[in-house]
Amino acid sequence: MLTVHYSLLTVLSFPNAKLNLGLYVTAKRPDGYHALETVFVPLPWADVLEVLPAPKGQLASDLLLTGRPIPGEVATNLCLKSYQLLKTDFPALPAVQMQLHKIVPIGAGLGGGSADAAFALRSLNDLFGLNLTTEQLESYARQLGADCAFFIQNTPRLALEKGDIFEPINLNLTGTACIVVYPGLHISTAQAFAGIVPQAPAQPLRAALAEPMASWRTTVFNDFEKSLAPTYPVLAELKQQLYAAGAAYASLSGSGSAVYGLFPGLAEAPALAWPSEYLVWRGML
Ligand SMILES: C[C@@](CO)(OP(=O)(O)O)[C@H](O)COP(=O)(O)OP(=O)(O)OC[C@H]1O[C@@H](n2ccc(N)nc2=O)[C@H](O)[C@@H]1O
Ligand SMILES: Nc1ncnc2c1ncn2[C@@H]1O[C@H](COP(=O)(O)OP(=O)(O)O)[C@@H](O)[C@H]1O
Repeated sequence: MLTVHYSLLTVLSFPNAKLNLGLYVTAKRPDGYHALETVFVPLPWADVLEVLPAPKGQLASDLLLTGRPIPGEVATNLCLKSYQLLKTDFPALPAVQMQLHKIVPIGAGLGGGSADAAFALRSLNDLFGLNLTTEQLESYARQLGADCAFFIQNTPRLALEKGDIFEPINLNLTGTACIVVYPGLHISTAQAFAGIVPQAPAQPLRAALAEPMASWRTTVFNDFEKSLAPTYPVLAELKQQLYAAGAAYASLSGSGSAVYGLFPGLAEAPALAWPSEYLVWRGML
């Protein structure tokens, strides 16, 4: 009979970022949040997360952080918040040792923190055989951040309400060459919302995305672009540079400040020169 020593079990995962294809802030909700209409698409720019049971005798869960520095106390990190959330419903959950190697830029509109939280939930579910369903995992994820639930299924989806209610969408960008440029501006999501007057889009996002990508430039918008433009002119400049390099579509992701360009039909995205302080991802979706 095969026996595996408990403490040798570990779950290694690669929490990936996301892009927003179109982002409309359609209404202010009674709970203070905003209703959105957006499509989330997984972006293979990823962190590395390891979750394993804590060594014998260690009663409190711990998180070791390496890579890009994450602002805030370790205790407030979304990976540990995921653990605490499950612990309230599963008091017998053993303490864990986590290690997060942070690669995805923080506060970039790429959802990196939410991805870590969702992958931590999934890892804990696998490690301890909690048998939580996808719906249950999404419900936990919703409590950790508005876009966190997307990363449970992690497939392209139309997101509504707070960005946590999903509808399927027939959109396959797999194999599309892409560049993501983060100019190093940390834009607070809450602050970005403050500059927006909610309204419904001229054309529903689903209908606009059903047309060829060449048309998206004039039909698919991110509402944050207009409101952030006066303060951050670099965002429009980046978009312009991506179009000049041949992108079929370019946009701000989320509430910024990462800007991306899509180059369908190319075997690889063009290698462009960027200021050395920018963080750039270039690859295939
Ligand atoms: C708005 C989006 C669009 O993709 O921005 P990015 O984070 O990607 O830039 C996301 O859904 C954000 O998701 P997430 O970053 O998890 O949001 P949360 O931590 O829950 O909320 C941060 C703050 O943003 C505002 N907020 C967020 C989502 C929403 N639908 N309405 C809001 O008004 C609230 O002020 C909230 O306090
Ligand atoms: N594991 C984590 N990775 C990144 N940010 C985290 C993490 N845990 C908590 N945070 C906090 O979340 C905020 C940024 O979240 P992030 O998802 O990177 O940005 P955005 O919402 O713009 O996509 C920061 O204030 C950061 O301190």
